[in-house]
Amino acid sequence: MRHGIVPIVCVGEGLEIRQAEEHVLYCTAQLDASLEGLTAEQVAGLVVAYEPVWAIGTGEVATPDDAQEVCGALRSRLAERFGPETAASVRILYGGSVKAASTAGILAGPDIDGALVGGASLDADEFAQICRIAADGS
Ligand SMILES: O=C(CO)COP(=O)(O)O
Repeated sequence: MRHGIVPIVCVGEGLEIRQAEEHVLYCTAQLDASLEGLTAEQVAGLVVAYEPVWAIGTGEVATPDDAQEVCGALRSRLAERFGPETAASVRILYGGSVKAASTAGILAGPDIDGALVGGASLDADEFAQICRIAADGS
């Protein structure tokens, strides 16, 4: 951070934790631990990504509701710790098997500012479509 690099703080639960319905607490605890020692000013410029481990590279994308549930909880936690203005300025992304077909639904979440795209970015047409959907919904 001292050198102006913007880190992407990735949090996300494994399948067993989701099945035990502990994913929200697990992810907010990961966020807490990651931001230890940072000031609100430093946090304001961060990018946080919710990347459930079970969705990365598996073809299994979180539902829009599941993605929003965790991203909303992450933003609320940021607000508790650093204040609402800081929380509002943090970009929160969802990552995990995002494709053009799932982009609009995921990005509809009020606390989801963007997508962290892995495999789909290797297909230029697919990636261009994701970008268009993110930019103007088309
Ligand atoms: O982890 C990711 C990007 O860092 C997501 O990858 P996929 O989109 O291939 O699941």
